[in-house]
Amino acid sequence: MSPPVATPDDAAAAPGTRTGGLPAAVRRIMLAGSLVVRGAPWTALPYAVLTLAAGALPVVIAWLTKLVVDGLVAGVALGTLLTHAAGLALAGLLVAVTAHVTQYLSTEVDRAVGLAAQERLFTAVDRFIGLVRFENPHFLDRLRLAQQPGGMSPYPCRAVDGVLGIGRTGFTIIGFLGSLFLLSPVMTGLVVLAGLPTLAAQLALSRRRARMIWEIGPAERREFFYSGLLSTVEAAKEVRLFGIGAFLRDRMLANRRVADVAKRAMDRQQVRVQAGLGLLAATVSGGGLLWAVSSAHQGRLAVGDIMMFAAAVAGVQGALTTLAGDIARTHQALSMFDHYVAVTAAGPDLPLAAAPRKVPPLRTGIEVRDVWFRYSTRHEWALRGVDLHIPHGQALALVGRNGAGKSTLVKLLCRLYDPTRGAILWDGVDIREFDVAELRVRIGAVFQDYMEYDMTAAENIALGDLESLDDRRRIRAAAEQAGIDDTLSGLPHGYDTLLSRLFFSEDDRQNPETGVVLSGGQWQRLALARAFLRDRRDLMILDEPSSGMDAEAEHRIHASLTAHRGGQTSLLISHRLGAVRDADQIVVLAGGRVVEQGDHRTLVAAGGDYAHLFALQAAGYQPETDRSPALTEGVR
Ligand SMILES: Nc1ncnc2c1ncn2[C@@H]1O[C@H](COP(=O)(O)OP(=O)(O)OP(=O)(O)O)[C@@H](O)[C@H]1O
Repeated sequence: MSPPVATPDDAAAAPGTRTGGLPAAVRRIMLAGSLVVRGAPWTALPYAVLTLAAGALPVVIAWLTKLVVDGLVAGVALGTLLTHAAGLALAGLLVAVTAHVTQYLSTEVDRAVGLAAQERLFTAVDRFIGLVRFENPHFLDRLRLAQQPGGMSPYPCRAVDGVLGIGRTGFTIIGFLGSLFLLSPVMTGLVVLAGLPTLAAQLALSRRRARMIWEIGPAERREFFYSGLLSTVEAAKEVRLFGIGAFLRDRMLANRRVADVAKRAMDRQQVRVQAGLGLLAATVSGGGLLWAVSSAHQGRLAVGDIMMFAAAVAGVQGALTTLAGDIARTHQALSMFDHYVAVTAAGPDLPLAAAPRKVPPLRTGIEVRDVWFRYSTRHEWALRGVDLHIPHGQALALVGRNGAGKSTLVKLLCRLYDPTRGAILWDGVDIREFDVAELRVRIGAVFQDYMEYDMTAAENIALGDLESLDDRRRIRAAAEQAGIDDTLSGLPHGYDTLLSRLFFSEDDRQNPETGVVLSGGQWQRLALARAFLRDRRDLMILDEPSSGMDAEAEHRIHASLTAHRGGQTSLLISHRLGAVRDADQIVVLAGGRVVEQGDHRTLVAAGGDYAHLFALQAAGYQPETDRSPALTEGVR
């Protein structure tokens, strides 16, 4: 029916473990090149041309210097001397100018490509329809590495830069080697031989560094997690109350140390290798110089030849080191680019129907048929053969103890996961056959862990249906239904008031009336308003919609829900059983199974789990003397 679904670990191979060799590297370079050209069509080409041309300049300068020196020694005409000197000055000017222009062009290319690369990356992330990938630590590591670190050149640019660097340095090497060959073929061979270990060693180092960066990923993720706890307002209360700041800081630093140890070992190995390579280069160039001076003394070389020789040996050695660095940089950039490619090219996380069916308005109801689900093979079953029918136009309530599987079932209904076994049918059609975006348009939901957006009050509601972003009437109607209209109208800038103080401009900083923080219950009503905005919804899911509200607000919300239900299909989850007693059907889940089902009266009469929990809660609202001893025992 559809392309194979990627497993959660599909994108988790460590860099350096990939096979494919040179052809794969060439393919990735082509991909990086095409991203760069598409991202910065007007600047990429001049940048590439200037970068490559800059490689020939050191050779031109060395030749012109030799010509000037030889001319002086041989006493050639002043006009010729001045022509060579002018050429030398011009070459010097070009070196200075191209350096600045390429620097500017490089930054321009980085900016344009960085923007395009981020857009591509997050468009790809948005294509994952489920939650599986976001719960996979390997994938999260990849995503973190695939993002452009602030202020750094984007990975496609770094890969292309590396290749251009190789080209530029290649020009320099060929020019100098050619010049050196004219003076001493033996010395040319020696310089090349001395350069090869440098190349090999730098490549090995770069491969190790890429692997090390991957291996310290989990430690860096944990460090980031602990630093987040120490610096976010959400955690600040508990951190202070429980006095766990130092504990969390120690854990953060311990993870930093783990990463530092790996980095230090890598740096030390690099220093050792590079010192050895430096010694080799110095020996070759020192020996060569002795040979050149003694040859000049015997009249076999001119003075200009010695200068050319010294420039060529130093130039080739320097360029070989640069080349090794360029190759290493390219290799490293390609390893990092792998993460980017893995995320942007990752297959669907849930199977997509090859020819998705239209989602019709709900007519008969939703059936959960023998649904089994576990979050992964390493987890226990969260749902164990759940059978449920939510008839069209009815309100079904789902109750049960913590961990019974209620929220899991909600996530399956929204197709954030697929059942491991069994199916969910919408008017008899498996929801996997629908276009998921279309299905979700037909569902309104308030999750237990709803979001609080640092945006204006109107935007916070309009996110429920972006078409209403400029439709204040609809936004207010949804807010009224959620009982939050008065509060929002009374804010300093009404519905245009920014919620939370996290995003404020300099002007706002001076104005204490902007950037309002709402209470928990008010945020929850805002989340409800967001769900109410979806007026095309056929199924309304409310997972603990009133848990943070005061008693009066909760009563009003449920009265409003009942009044607006008007034949709408809804699924309500609540631990406050008083809130669900009016539901047409109440389903009790326990251990991932349906254990009881019926309306309130039937379930109370049955005297099972529901009746027990209901009696416990009811006892809490009765005077001390009215409580039955059995119940108060149970409460204790
Ligand atoms: N993302 C997840 N990954 C792995 N296991 C999970 C995940 N979410 C929930 N679980 C597990 O699935 C089981 C059911 O959890 P679920 O959240 O559906 O329960 P619930 O009935 O909604 O509980 P509560 O009343 O506390 O909200 C629990 O054992 C829980 O630990």
